[in-house]
Amino acid sequence: MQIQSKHYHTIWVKGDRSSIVQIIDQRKLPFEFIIRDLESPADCFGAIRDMAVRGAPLIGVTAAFGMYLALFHLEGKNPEVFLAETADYLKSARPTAVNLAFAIDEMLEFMLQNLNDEAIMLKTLDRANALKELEIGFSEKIGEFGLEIIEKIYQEKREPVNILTHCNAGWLACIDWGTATAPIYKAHQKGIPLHVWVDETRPRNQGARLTAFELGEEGVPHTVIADNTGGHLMQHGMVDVVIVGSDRTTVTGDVANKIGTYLKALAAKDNGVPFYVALPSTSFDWNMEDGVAEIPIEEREAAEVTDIEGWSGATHQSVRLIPENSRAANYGFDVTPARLVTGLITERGICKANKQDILNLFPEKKK
Ligand SMILES: CSC[C@H]1O[C@H](OP(=O)(O)O)[C@H](O)[C@@H]1O
Repeated sequence: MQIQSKHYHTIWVKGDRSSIVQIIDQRKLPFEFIIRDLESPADCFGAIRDMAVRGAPLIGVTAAFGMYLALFHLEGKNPEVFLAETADYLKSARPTAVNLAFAIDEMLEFMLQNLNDEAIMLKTLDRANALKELEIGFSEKIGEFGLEIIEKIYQEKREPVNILTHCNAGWLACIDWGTATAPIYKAHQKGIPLHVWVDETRPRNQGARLTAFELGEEGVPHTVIADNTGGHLMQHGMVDVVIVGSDRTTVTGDVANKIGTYLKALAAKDNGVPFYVALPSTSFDWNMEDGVAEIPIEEREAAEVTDIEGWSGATHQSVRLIPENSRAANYGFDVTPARLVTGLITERGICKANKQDILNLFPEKKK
C-alpha cells in the first residue's frame, strides 16, 4: 500500500482549534498513515498506553499536551485537585520512560503557579510547545555529536560504516531527528556512506515497521534482521558500531531500553564493537543509581507476543503465532549495566557511562 507521508513532527496542535492535539498513530505504520485527534487527558493516556505514540521523548511531550487539554475539562472541578489527579493518571500510562514523569511534573508545577492567570490556557500551550521544541533541539544536538563517531569510523575504514540499532529511536520516537537515528541522518546528509542493520524488535516490531520506514523515507541504506542476528554479524566484523536509544538512564549510566538491548551490548562487548546510547538529558533519572535493581520494567499484554500483526495488501491482519495452550511473557525493556556502554551521546556532548563524567556534563544535577 503506498501511503502519502511527508516528514511531519509527531505531535502538533490542530490548526486554530487549540482544543485538539493531533498525532501520527504509529500502530499501523508503515502501511497506513493515520492522524488521530486527542481532545482530553484520557485520549493522551490511551495513545501512550496503547503505543499510538511511543518513545521516551514523545510520550513525555504527549503527556505535556495531555496536561494542557485538562484545562478544557475543569468544569465544576477544584483545579488544584483535578490537575494533580490528572498528573498521576498520565504518569500511570507506562512506567519505564522517565521523560513521562519529567514532562508532567514540569507542566503541573507551571500550571499550579499560573492558575489565577487569565491567560493560563495560552501560557500552558506555550509551555507544552516549549517542551516539544526542547526535545527537537536536544535530538538535533545528539545528531551533531553522534556524527563525530560515525565520521571517525569512516575516516579510519574509508568504506561504508555499518551501524546496528535496536527498536525505533528515530524521529517517530521523538518529535524530530530521533536519538539513535539523529547521528545516522546527520552522517547520511553529509554524504558519509553508511548502512544500518535494523533489528526487527519483537514483539511490536518497531524496528521492522518504524525504523525501516524512517530510513527508507530518508534514502538510508538498511537491512532488517531478526532480533537474534546481531551477535553473528558482530562476530564476523559486519558491525562497526551499535547506537541505541534509552527510556531511562541512571545517573551512574545504567541504561533501560527496549527488551533485547542488553543482549546486543553483551555481544558488542564480546566482539570489541563500540556500543553507544543516544539520549537527551530528559531521559536521565538523576535520582537513581542502580538501574538493574530500581528501574521499573513494563510488562505488557501477552497478546502482543501470542499474536502477530501484518498486512496482506491493504488488509490488516492479526493472527495467532503460538499454540492456544501456551503462555507468553512480555517484558518491554531491559537494563544494560554501565560497564557495557562505550559512551552516552547527549545534547551536551559524549561522555563515559559513569556518574562523574555524566555530572561533569550536567553539573547542575550534582546533589
Ligand atoms: C528515543 S526513546 C526510544 C525508545 O523507546 C522505545 O520503546 P517503546 O517503543 O516501547 O516506547 C525503545 O526502547 C526505544 O529505544
